[in-house]
Amino acid sequence: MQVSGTIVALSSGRPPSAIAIIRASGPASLSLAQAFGVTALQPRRASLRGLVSPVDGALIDRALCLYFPAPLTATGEAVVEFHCHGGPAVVERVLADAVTVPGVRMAEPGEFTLRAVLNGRMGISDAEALADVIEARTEAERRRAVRLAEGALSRLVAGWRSEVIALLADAEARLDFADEGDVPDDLADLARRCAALADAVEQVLAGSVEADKLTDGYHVVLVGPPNAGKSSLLNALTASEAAIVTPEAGTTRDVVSVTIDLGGYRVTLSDTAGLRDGASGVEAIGIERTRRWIEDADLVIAVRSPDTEAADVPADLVIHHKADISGGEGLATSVHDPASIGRLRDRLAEIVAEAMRPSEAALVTRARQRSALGAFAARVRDAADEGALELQAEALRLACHEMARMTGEIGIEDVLDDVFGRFCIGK
Ligand SMILES: Nc1nc2c(ncn2[C@@H]2O[C@H](COP(=O)(O)OP(=O)(O)OP(=O)(O)O)[C@@H](O)[C@H]2O)c(=O)[nH]1
Ligand SMILES: [K+]
Ligand SMILES: [Mg+2]
Repeated sequence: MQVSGTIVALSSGRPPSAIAIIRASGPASLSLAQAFGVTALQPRRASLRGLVSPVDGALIDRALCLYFPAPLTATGEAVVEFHCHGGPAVVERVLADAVTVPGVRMAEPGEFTLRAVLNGRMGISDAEALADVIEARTEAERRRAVRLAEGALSRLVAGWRSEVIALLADAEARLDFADEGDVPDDLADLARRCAALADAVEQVLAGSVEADKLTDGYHVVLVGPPNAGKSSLLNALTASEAAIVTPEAGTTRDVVSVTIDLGGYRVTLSDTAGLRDGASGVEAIGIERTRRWIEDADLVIAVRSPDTEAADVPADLVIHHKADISGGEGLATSVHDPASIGRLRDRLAEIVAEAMRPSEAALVTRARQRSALGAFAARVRDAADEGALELQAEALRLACHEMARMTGEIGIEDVLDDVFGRFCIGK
């Protein structure tokens, strides 16, 4: 992506909508506004103005117009916003006319955010977190994305970054100015601080092993003998007609999955082929497949019913289904009793919330971050374990290199700033 010129795009949702926000960013933003007859905008003040076409002079719409001068804006560049009426014709006309203004073109996807990152208004992790906020499908994903977008990870990483720079500066100073009297020479202290830093990073990484679980979702599998009512239960729980129900045993031959939002979490419920001995052909293949799904499931629910033999399968939860025929103890359900289905759904929601909480708390959610921080922690751990100062310094240099993958380049100035900030070398 070539990041130059002034870009313009529709920044709000797809029209028609009540209001459409058309946003421009770049040096020509103010002249873009002027081209639409919008002049004398006060910085950060909304003004209601007519938008006049720069192409044929027609009045396109009346819009709330805002101007944000560089550099303290979302992108770090001059930004102009038109809040117009959200009809498709208005939006299309404004955008089509805007790109006729010299130096203005349509934005590429993500280009506003890319500019924010390049202009130091946002870190890469923040940009990723922002993408997550926009893409969040469930309430739990949204909560985590917002927390990350608020900088929960960035703040930690910023702290680790300054600490590793301080450690490297320390090590370099000891190497370069070994005979100066005012440089402390406690090697064990350096190793202790390296170990503490490695511990801190490793701890956060350990808490993030489950991070993908939230997006992947929680997997529940319904198993039981043929005709126990597994398919009926799947349909009732998901308020769908996903699975075929008949009085004939062995109706379900393959796995049928439905994904729902349960208490703000993504949950996939799977109905499987009934388990019984002596099955052959397609049914046997279906049963083999059921056994594999059981192994991968987060929760296995055994469905029992008064008119079928209980299947011999290890389950996390047993349900006594068809309670209208004969009431069972424990979790009893019946498709003829909606309240019983509601109770099962509530119980599931509790189990899922409990299991998913750690993944919601995870701070490191991207493979890129995990690999960079993992390599960083390993280098810092090397530095802690090295006996010789030269090797400690080298390990810390490599750690800085890994950190740069998270935060952008660490230059010699960063290290020198730290050296000169804390020692009175060069007196
Ligand atoms: N009385 C009563 N019958 C039910 C209930 N749930 C399901 N059934 C009936 O039980 C029979 C089997 O239901 P299914 O949902 O197809 O059972 P299944 O476990 O999926 O069966 P297979 O796919 O063949 O293994 C059907 O005739 C359903 O109408 C219930 O709560 N009460
Ligand atoms: K059946
Ligand atoms: Mg079935």
